[in-house]
Amino acid sequence: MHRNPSRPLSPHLTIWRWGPHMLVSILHRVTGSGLATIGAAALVWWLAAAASGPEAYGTFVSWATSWIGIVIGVGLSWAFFQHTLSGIRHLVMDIGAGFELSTNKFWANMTLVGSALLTALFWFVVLGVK
Ligand code: HEM
Repeated sequence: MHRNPSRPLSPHLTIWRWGPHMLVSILHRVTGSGLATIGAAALVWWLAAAASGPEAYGTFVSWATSWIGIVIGVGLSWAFFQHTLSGIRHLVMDIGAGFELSTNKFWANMTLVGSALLTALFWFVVLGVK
């Protein structure tokens, strides 16, 4: 491909100093894709099992309550909260707010803290921990 050598090159990824905003940006894509694939598959399985009768639903429940089902469930719930919080951050930035470096890093970190807290709260409620 022809390249005009007088034009500046975009800095390579490794040039940028790593920060929470980069992690949250990557996580937004990863969690969005995870919800749209694994999350959608789990939802379809749940609905199909519920529509197919007690035996199929029992199979689903035994998988969902096994350790692997719980690990996937915790992962999906965390992905949902992380994606939602970073999605709200995206929408705020889309109106032109929150670009100042320290503000930007602060809210990136807050999405990570918030998603961990919301996931823990969600599972405390689901498991009925008192
Ligand atoms: C289970 C529900 C959801 C699924 C499956 C989902 C999935 C996705 C996917 C696949 C993307 C594209 C990611 C990429 O390629 O960069 C995306 C982007 C986005 N999502 Fe979600 N999402 C969900 C819920 C939400 C919620 C609740 C919000 C909250 C406000 C949100 C806000 C956004 C925004 C703002 C973008 C665009 C980000 C950008 O400008 O690059 N999403 N979502």
